[in-house]
Amino acid sequence: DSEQDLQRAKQFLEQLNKEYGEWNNKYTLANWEYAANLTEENLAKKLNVSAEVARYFKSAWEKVNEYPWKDIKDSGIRRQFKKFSVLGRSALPEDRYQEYEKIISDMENIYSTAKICDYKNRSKCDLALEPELTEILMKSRDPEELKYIWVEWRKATGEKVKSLYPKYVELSNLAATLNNFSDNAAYWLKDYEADDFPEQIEALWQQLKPLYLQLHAYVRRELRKKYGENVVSKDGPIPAHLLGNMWAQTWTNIADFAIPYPGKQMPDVTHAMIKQGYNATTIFRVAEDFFTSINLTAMPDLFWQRSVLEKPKDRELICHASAWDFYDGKDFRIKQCTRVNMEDLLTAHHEMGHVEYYLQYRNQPNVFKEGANPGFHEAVGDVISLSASTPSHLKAIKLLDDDSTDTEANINHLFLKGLEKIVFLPFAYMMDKWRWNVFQGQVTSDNYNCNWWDLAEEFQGIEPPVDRSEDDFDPGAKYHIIADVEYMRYFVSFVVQFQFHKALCVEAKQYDPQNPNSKLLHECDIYNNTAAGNLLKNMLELGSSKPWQDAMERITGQKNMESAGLLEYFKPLTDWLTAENKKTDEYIGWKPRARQCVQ
Ligand SMILES: C=C(C[SeH])C(=O)N1CCC[C@H]1C(=O)O
Ligand SMILES: [Zn+2]
Repeated sequence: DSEQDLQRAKQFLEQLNKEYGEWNNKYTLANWEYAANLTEENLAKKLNVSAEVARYFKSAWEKVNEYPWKDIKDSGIRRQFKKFSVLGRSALPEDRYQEYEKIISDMENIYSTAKICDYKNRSKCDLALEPELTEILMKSRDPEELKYIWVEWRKATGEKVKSLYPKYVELSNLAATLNNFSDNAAYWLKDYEADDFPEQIEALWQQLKPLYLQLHAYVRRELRKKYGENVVSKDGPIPAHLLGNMWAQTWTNIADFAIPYPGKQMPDVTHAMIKQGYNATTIFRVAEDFFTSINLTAMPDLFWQRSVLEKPKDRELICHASAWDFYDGKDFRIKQCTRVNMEDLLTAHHEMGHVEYYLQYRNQPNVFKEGANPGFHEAVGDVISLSASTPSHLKAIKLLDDDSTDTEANINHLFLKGLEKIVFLPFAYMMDKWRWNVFQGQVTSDNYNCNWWDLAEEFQGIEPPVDRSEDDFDPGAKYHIIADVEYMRYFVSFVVQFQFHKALCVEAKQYDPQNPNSKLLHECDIYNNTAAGNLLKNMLELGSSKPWQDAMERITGQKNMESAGLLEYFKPLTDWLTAENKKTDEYIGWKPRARQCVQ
């Protein structure tokens, strides 16, 4: 590149980034107004702004395509142009784009405002997913009530969006082809910058599946003991409604009876949080305190002024937790219908991890204000939670009395973590296995639901509590499916977060893999350690300015996603479960389900 060429390119990008930031700010504000207050008026405003923004993006995109950027040698400059050369949904013709935005907004509205009637009192019909249904699934131990809630939620959501989904798929694929991708699956995969990414995920799953099978067998046994053999079989899939979560994606809410050593330490601090008068704000202040303790950045004042941290009583909104970057380097928010329980304490750390990433890369050019890949963005807060949820840390913040680290306490702690992290892997995988099938055309709308249940059985080893059919649309009962949010990011996050955790723990001298007397990896707590914080910061500040493999290398010293971190963290649990299942001669895995899905 001649010096003059470089200058010209830099000026071109300077202007483009400036405009890109301004339009993104406008678009995000309109999206926030609708998400935080689901009125027809706010939807109309959001659709108008998105049309205006799309017109700008399309004109900018034409200028980028005319610019001779492909032979620029400077890799950072070329990387910016490459990102700007992907137009996204705005590539759709204007009327198609409006239709697309409206379909997704309508599905989000149906999902977020869905109400069902109470099991015991059928005339009380104002139960929403958050908090009512989530809490019933957490607490109820009545299989009939759980079955009712499970079925009614799917009637009120999946069934209602079923007719919209094929058009969403068609327009998603059209937009992808207008961006020169074969389909929307390929469009989503571009963010992982690896031609063999699906193969990388499959290899990771094969390495992690044996541990999942052991945990699945043990939990099925505990459920059978609780509910009897007529409800939970010895060797079949687990009925999905008994696992404490609407989608069976984490099973932490049945730890109270499934925990290996009941009566021993059980690091679920919900009770203590309630007793100590925690509220949404104190929950987020506890999370913020951890980030600042390792030399990361406090939440700006605007965050506390503009975030919505509790469910408002006077309006409908999207309760599903989310973090927002308004692209002006100042305005960052979280919207979360926070309840006082451990799950929401961990979610608060998760969401604040997103804001921390926004804060660390806020000086990047706007086009690089993204995670190194989407999975990295999901991992930041969870890495902090791995330290924050250790018994020793929970004791330090006075939420736990017993922080003993004898074998039984360790197994209980690892078991609870396993119900959150190991259990989640097959769910995350099948979520986008199904959508890849759909976008690639292997699954069409006449067998959406039965393919979904084939995958749920194959990967999660669960089955529906009642027979399903193609009149149902169970994928539509999960937020990310109706909100057009890609999900493989969470599988990636649940693998790389343990690689990051291990690297930060070694940096903090909280863990030494070579020293048999060192703490175990799951006991590590990087609280107050600025060396660990600085190592994390070195990666976060990159944004997406470098390929994620370089970002990975900055923290772990190597470039690959590996299952080793997770397997090392859970090693004591793996050994314990394997021995326990052998002792009880538990059937590992599951035979085909009894419940049918009728075509
Ligand atoms: C908390 C968020 C917002 Se990015 C979320 O959607 N998560 C966090 C973990 C998995 C996934 C889910 O709830 O399905
Ligand atoms: Zn997230």
